[in-house]
Amino acid sequence: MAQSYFPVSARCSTPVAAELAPTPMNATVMQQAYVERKDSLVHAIDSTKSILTGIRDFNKEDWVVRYPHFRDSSQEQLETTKRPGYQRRSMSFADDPRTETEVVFAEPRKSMTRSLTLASLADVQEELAEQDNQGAQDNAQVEDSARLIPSAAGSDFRVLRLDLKLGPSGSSSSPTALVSQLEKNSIANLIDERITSSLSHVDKLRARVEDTASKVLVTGDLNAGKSTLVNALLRRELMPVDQQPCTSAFCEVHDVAENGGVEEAHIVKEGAVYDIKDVSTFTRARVVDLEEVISENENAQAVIKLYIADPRPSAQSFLNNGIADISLIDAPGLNRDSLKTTALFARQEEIDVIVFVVSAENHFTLSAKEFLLNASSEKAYVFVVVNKYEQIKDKNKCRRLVLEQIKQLSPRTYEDAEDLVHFVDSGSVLNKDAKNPSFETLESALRSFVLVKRSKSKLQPASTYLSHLLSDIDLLAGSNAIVAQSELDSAQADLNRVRPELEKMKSSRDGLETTLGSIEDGKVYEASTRTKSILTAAVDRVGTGELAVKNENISMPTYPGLLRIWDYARDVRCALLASLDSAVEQAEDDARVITTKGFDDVADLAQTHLPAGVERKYKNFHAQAMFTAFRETKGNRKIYRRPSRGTVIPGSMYTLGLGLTQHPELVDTTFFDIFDVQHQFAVYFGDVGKHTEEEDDATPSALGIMSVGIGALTMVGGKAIGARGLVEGVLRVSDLIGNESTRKWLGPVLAAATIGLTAYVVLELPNTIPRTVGRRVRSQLLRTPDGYTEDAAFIPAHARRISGETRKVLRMASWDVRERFRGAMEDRAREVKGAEEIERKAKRAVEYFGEVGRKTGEVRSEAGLVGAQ
Ligand SMILES: Nc1nc2c(ncn2[C@@H]2O[C@H](COP(=O)(O)OP(=O)(O)OP(=O)(O)O)[C@@H](O)[C@H]2O)c(=O)[nH]1
Repeated sequence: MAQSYFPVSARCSTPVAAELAPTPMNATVMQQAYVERKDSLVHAIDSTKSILTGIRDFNKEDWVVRYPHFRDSSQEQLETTKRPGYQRRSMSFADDPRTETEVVFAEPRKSMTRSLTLASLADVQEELAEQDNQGAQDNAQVEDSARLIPSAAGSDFRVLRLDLKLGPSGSSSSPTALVSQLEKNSIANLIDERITSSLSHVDKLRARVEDTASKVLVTGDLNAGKSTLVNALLRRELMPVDQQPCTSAFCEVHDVAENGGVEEAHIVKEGAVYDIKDVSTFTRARVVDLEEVISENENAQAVIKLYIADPRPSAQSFLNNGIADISLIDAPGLNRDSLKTTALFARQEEIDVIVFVVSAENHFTLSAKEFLLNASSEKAYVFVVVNKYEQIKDKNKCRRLVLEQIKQLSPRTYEDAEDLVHFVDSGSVLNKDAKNPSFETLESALRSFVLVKRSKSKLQPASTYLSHLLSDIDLLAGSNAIVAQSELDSAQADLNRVRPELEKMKSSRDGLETTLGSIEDGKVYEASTRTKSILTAAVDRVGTGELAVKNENISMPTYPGLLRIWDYARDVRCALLASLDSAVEQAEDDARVITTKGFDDVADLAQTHLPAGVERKYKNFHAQAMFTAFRETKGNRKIYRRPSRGTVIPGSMYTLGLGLTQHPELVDTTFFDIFDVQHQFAVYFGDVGKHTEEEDDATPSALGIMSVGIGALTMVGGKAIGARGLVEGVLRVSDLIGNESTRKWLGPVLAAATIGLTAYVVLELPNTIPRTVGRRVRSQLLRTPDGYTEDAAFIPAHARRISGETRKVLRMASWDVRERFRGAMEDRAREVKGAEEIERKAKRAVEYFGEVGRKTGEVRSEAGLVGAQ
């Protein structure tokens, strides 16, 4: 037998038992129970609504709610879950179907949520649970039997299920396949929509639960005796009864109390929505004129509301039962015209009970069968009244045949036929003298059915829906709590990793700055000092007529003889200048080594200060690229070229960027390269005047002029002159001096001295020219060019240039490290900020979803929803 909705008192078939039908006492108890149940359900509905609204807001503002998908775990994993009432499933999320987590479900028991635990945690809990006493396990098993949702469906959504089909072509129903293209936010939007529609359904359920009215639709074949049955139930000749079909309207009979105690008929205007307070929606008529009204509306299938007084006590009265506002609806007999309308009417949510009247003489017509089949699928149970039973001779046969037909048309009704199928003679009920026990049984059963069914039809859909909804909320909250916890753990792990890195970087930032600065300054100073030292030594060597540095490509020219002495002086000058260029190159090479060391120091510093994962070295440092201006690429190789060998001296006369040997002013040989007369006099005759290096190149004095004369004797442009010319020259000089007598002796003496000196000087020339040239070159290089400061001279200018290049390289390397450091620090700061934000949100979500789980447990417990079906 199917689950019964009949109280024990109503499950009777004898007149004696019928007296146990709801008495005023148990009617009150029933009403009280109903009201309590209704109130707790309304409270549960309100609480669920608030939870659901909260989730929707949380989804919008705080946390993108994830939608889980569950599938069966592997057999091996299933075997590891031993406890009854627990299911092991694989959980993934719609936006990330590939990541699966093993979880264990615990079905909801009294005041419990449908908990969802990570399998790893559940295993630990399981071990602990095994240590629990046997009594607790027994209780759990008892409660398992009252499981709200069958295990098989326990891990699926019922109300909040998302339809994730991709469209007509994407016909696959595998969530993994379907949702892989969906993003977290679009799924969150779908969840939002689902929650919104669920909220509006909850509102409807609430209104229905709050509605105390209950409608009983009496329908059946034409002329089956429907109106007769309604009259019998009301104990009053209200509905017109005729042997020919007469009811064409839907007559709803209500208790007179609903119309302020006035018996009245309200004919609902066509197309209007009836409102008892709005007279424009209906036309009034007298109840005694009902027959007339019905025949006037014969073809219109009107709806007529009838407010009728039933003076019987509430224990007997159907309308005035003291429990609910029941209305009886006498529908037109089923024929082809009315079938659709009646079926539509029957489907309305407010129709709680269908009483189907069938004539014992005719059984079920085709229309009746069609209607009953449809109605059964909607309402499951139908109350069947087989009328005119007293007319049948072979009552057993009739009963058997009718029940067989009911079995086909409404199996649930057939299963409960004892309570739901009644064979009666409604026609004789109004005859006060005749006893009619079968009708009294019917009446008692119908009262119980309507009142109990009312509780079921009104409250159960709401409580079932609510149970499913709470279960889905548990599922959603449980799975999201797991995700939130995992995000929280990962955010905290990130913070534990990144925060110390950031703190370390903050505290070492100043140190890095200082050290970078001191590396730069130190190496620049070293390069400058080294350059000065190399070039000072080089210039000094050149000053003594030697090559500045040893270089296999540079050598002093050999003396070519007196006739080519001019060329010799020029070649010596070029060799010395080239050796100086070489010394400059040496200083540059040393600066390269110093810079490379500085670069490595900077790189080491980066290694110490930069966190893991940040690229350390500034590109590739090519030391050979220093002091070059041109660069070309051969294949993968970069080739650096000097603009010319040697010197770039900003702010001096050598600013052309050419080597010393390329400067005409330096290379040009002058007379004084060969005969540095002042110097010779200083050496051979003592200090003739105050001789300074600066004067080496100064305008010749009178003595100098004499020297010019002497020099002119020996050479000009490499051409030797004859002895006669020499003597003439001496005489010409002597003409300038003194008187006749003096001339007499001075002439020969001067001539002899000049010849001797000239011979000496000429013989010494191969040795003196390099010294003279070197000294003059040295003097030129040490001199500060006119209009420039001291550091524009050869040595300080090179020191500045070379150390400047070192600074440039190291500054770029330092800048790069600083930038990387700054970038890495910003990244870490951003990472910390992001992780803190995730941590904050995840923490809030863990708390929130935990709270949701707690609240659903409370709602379930308070509304007694466990075990609701
Ligand atoms: N003998 C007998 N006649 C009945 C019984 N019930 C109804 N009748 C008669 O059957 C005829 C039709 O009854 P109604 O109550 O008008 O039937 P209905 O189903 O309302 O008819 P429509 O609304 O026109 O479809 C009337 O003549 C009734 O007197 C019954 O139990 N026994």
